[in-house]
Amino acid sequence: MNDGALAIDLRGLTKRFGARTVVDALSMQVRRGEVFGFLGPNGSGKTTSIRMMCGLLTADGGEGHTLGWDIRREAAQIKREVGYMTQRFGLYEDLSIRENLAFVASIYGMDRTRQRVDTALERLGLQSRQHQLAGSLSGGWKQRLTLAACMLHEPRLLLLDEPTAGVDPKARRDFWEEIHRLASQGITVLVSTHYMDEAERCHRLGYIAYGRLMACGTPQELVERSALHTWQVGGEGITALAEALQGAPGVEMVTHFGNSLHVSGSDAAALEAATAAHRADPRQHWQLTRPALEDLFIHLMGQAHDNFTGNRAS
Ligand SMILES: Nc1ncnc2c1ncn2[C@@H]1O[C@H](COP(=O)(O)OP(=O)(O)OP(=O)(O)O)[C@@H](O)[C@H]1O
Repeated sequence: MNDGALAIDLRGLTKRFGARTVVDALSMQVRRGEVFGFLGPNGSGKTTSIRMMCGLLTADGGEGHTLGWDIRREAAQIKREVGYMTQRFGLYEDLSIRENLAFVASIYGMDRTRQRVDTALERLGLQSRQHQLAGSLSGGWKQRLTLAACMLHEPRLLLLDEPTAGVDPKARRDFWEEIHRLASQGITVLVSTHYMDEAERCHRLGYIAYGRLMACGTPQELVERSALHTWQVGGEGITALAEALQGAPGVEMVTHFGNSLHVSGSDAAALEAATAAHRADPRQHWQLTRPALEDLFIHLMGQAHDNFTGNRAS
């Protein structure tokens, strides 16, 4: 079972810590050359899954291939071809950008150090800052340096675990331009994120909750496939409206989006009934809209919670 078109192919992957199943029969495929977004609430098992994909952690059940290599038996080959960027910035603040990269290359015993460092500097637009101390860099440049360090061994797959957490919007945007540039050079990228604007930038997405894959597809497919009905409401008094609708039967979510409100539920008739009286209010305008990805993910998280507690009770 080793499809050459797939960079990552997981079948029923499971990981337990003590009595807790943290990754629960996860089956997920990432195609070569795509930018795949890996989403899910805190503690849903993203990092644990990523660590199994790159052979750092052994699965308790199921099977998986990364770049065609078996994740249980061929971890050494995987590590050679995968760049893994963890959530923590692990470079030396009192070394320059160039020195940091040269140091990483030397501790991993890489050949052609100078050439590798030059290529990484050039690839990530770091040449002009190569002599700057890492400690003096902004969060965005530090992330870029960390990515450069992950690229030194010229990986074919990048596993990026929340690479832009805490980075400002401009730097995040630049970082994503970089990700797409790398993808256009044939590098597959799996990236975990909590940011919805970043999810929109991915070719495909996987959403997990409680270790289970809840949805997988392009952002557009996920929205189209969703069973969620959403009203968008603008006008005066929407904060009071939000309070009035919160918890009403048929209303599963009420969310502010700037000056408008999204009111969503999976039962169209119940949602109609719950909102009918409010829709007659002349101060507001209501229209049916497509749910936003955020609406969808919060909805999926609620469903996963119901399954999870339901399973535990049985
Ligand atoms: N080595 C470990 N031993 C015990 N429990 C662990 C271990 N590693 C992770 N966990 C637990 O497994 C669960 C999943 O953690 P994981 O880090 O994979 O989630 P995540 O989706 O990456 O979360 P976040 O978005 O917060 O980074 C958490 O409850 C975590 O506390």
